[in-house]
Amino acid sequence: MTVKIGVPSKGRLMEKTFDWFGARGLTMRRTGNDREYAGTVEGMEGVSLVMLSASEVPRELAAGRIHLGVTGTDLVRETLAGWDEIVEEVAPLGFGHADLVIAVPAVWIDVDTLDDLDAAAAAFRAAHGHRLRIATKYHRLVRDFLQENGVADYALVDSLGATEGTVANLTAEAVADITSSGETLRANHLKTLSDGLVLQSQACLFRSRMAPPEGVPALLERLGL
Ligand SMILES: Nc1ncnc2c1ncn2[C@@H]1O[C@H](COP(=O)(O)OP(=O)(O)OP(=O)(O)O)[C@@H](O)[C@H]1O
Ligand SMILES: O=P(O)(O)OC[C@H]1O[C@H](OP(=O)(O)OP(=O)(O)O)[C@H](O)[C@@H]1O
Repeated sequence: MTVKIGVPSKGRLMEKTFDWFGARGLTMRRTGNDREYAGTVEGMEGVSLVMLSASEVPRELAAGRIHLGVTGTDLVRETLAGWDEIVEEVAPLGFGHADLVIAVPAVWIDVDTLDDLDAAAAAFRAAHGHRLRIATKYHRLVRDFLQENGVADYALVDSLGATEGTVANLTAEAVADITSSGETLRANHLKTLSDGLVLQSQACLFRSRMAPPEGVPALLERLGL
């Protein structure tokens, strides 16, 4: 039986994923021309590569269409309710580090904590007649985090990209997004709340609990896991 490994097909995680497997004796390569999302694995029989967008890996693991997959912990926890019953986090890979944070306009000098945000949200609603809007693509993680921390008077607005721009564009008052260097937040005149860290993410190797396990233990052993 073939063990299928889903790996990011491009972008920031692909090359580092290839390097990580390569260092453990499994050589992964894209095949075909630059734009073709196909790849091969050398170094072990019965292993095949499935090239996917990082954000599609959680769904493919959940469907059992891939046995193993590389993606960010943020994408697994956001996409899969009850994620740890669906997948097992086999190993953190040491790259793709990013923090999911809540950020507000830097000019809000009296808003530095979640408590301050809660107060600002109540005042905002009283003044404007609608809830303070937080733009994000991480709805599940942000909703759970704000609930745990007692912030209630807000509305999430969906943002699929360029989230930090929504405040200047007047489509949101605050954002919840991934940051690594902090450059994008700074450039958009936003600041992170001091207790606004929702999740620290990195790329991990996940195993599907929904796919038949044959072949997977031998491969994990081969990878030294
Ligand atoms: N600076 C960063 N910005 C965004 N994501 C980052 C950053 N650093 C690491 N990551 C992680 O990379 C993963 C997303 O990777 P990427 O953007 O390549 O995937 P994607 O959104 O599925 O891309 P696409 O759909 O364009 O293929 C997430 O797990 C995220 O946490
Ligand atoms: O802290 P920094 O190092 O500045 O990185 C963070 C930025 O990078 C990501 O955007 P990406 O390039 O994936 O584009 P996106 O807006 O489409 O998500 C993320 O959404 C932030 O906007």
